[in-house]
Amino acid sequence: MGGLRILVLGAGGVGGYFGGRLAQAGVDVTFLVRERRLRRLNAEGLRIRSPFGDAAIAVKAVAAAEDGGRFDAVLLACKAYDLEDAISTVAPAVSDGCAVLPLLNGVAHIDRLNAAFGAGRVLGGLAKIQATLTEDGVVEHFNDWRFLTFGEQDGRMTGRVAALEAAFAQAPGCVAEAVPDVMRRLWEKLVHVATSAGMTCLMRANVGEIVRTADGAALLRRLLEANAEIAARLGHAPSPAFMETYRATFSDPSSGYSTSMLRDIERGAPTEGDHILGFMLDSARSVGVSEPILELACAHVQGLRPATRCRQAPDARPRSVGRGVVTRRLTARPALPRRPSPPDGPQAGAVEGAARPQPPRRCRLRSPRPAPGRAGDAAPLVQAQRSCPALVPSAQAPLSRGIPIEAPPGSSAASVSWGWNSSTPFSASVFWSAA
Ligand SMILES: NC(=O)C1=CN([C@@H]2O[C@H](COP(=O)(O)OP(=O)(O)OC[C@H]3O[C@@H](n4cnc5c(N)ncnc54)[C@H](OP(=O)(O)O)[C@@H]3O)[C@@H](O)[C@H]2O)C=CC1
Ligand SMILES: CC(C)(CO)C(=O)C(=O)O
Repeated sequence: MGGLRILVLGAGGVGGYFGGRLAQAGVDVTFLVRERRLRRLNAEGLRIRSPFGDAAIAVKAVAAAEDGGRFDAVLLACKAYDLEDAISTVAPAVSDGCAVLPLLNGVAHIDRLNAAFGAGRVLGGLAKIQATLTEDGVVEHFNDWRFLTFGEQDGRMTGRVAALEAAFAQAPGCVAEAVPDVMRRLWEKLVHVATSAGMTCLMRANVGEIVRTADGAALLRRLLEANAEIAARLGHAPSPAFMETYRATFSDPSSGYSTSMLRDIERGAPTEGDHILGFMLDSARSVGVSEPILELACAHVQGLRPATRCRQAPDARPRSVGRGVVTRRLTARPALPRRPSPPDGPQAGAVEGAARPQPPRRCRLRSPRPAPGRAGDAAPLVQAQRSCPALVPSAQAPLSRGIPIEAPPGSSAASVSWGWNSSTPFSASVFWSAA
């Protein structure tokens, strides 16, 4: 499999980052994307902002698999609710000898892909990274996680997984490993994500913020242990090393770790709630585990749907999809404003919350007009995402003053969140709701 030709479906957070890094290293990569992304990739190239180096890469991109020729591997980097569409979109490229490597969170999609392409073609894979596609088309990488793990479902160390590992070894800002136990790793990742996504979405806060509440660390720990127990009863017990790592991760008061599911909720996008939390809850019930935090997290994320049914998916009914894969694309209702800003906040139109001892994890935004948001408010959401390079934290210049951010005409601020790491500036995502 030397000189691999790789097709990457989706140039969002995960596909854009890992596919882009491969292309940057000179590997023959083609992105299979929808029209809007195609226009942007053709016009501007693929742009990555990352602690491991920013990049603007001229990439090959197509809107139909037929336009790309033959491939040795197809990387699937879509959300679970797009899986059915993704399967039909890549199908023409999945010829004999072509491996399909899904990088989705969760495990339910593996059975669906086996049914679509034959188990012999489908690898297991997972990405550990925090990355997102910004409104201006940049793949923004937030922290030092840059890990890919993949392997054959039956554990054999084949030539094709070795070839993929060798391709990624050339890519900057990636650590990729072929493993003989990828199905256990997928379950470990599910335990990890069902815990972090469940709690961050319930609390609308990152891990450090949760841990700093009176009972937050205990609640995180309880959900982690319950998810691990569910996996174990289904024959996929996480390793002791995994549990030790994540007990520490979920008790770190200084952690800025957030999840893509929370980012999706905050920007009013569809979530993978069914695929991660719904699947975990159904699994819990099938093995007699009862965990109220999991039930609440699942109900909470499902509860975000009703407004969408009117707007986008008239036939969608809120329900858990069992062990299946989510096939409906639901759009969550517009993000609600966060907790009210404190009365002694900074001037209107400025980011606040920065006066905390650093590193600040969350800021709040005051606008000239207060947000009108209330439960059920179906006003369309206008998103604005900005990079705030001025907000580099340092011991000499703690973030004690807000920076002005102008509200788009006719809108008011709903919320703002940002990412931080030791070597890159803050990136603030500002969410506006129409006034
Ligand atoms: N983001 C992260 O940090 C992490 C995410 N994950 C997992 O990785 C998976 C992908 O997540 P993420 O990268 O964040 O998602 P994104 O939404 O950022 O990217 C997915 C991309 O797939 C594209 N897409 C979907 N269906 C098709 C299709 N049929 N044809 C062409 N393009 C398509 C979407 O295009 P369009 O924009 O046109 O809809 C979108 O740009 C998820 O399962 C997630 O849970 C795992 C680890 C970390
Ligand atoms: C939990 C995390 C950040 C780990 O990569 C992730 O997969 C996600 O946010 O979707």
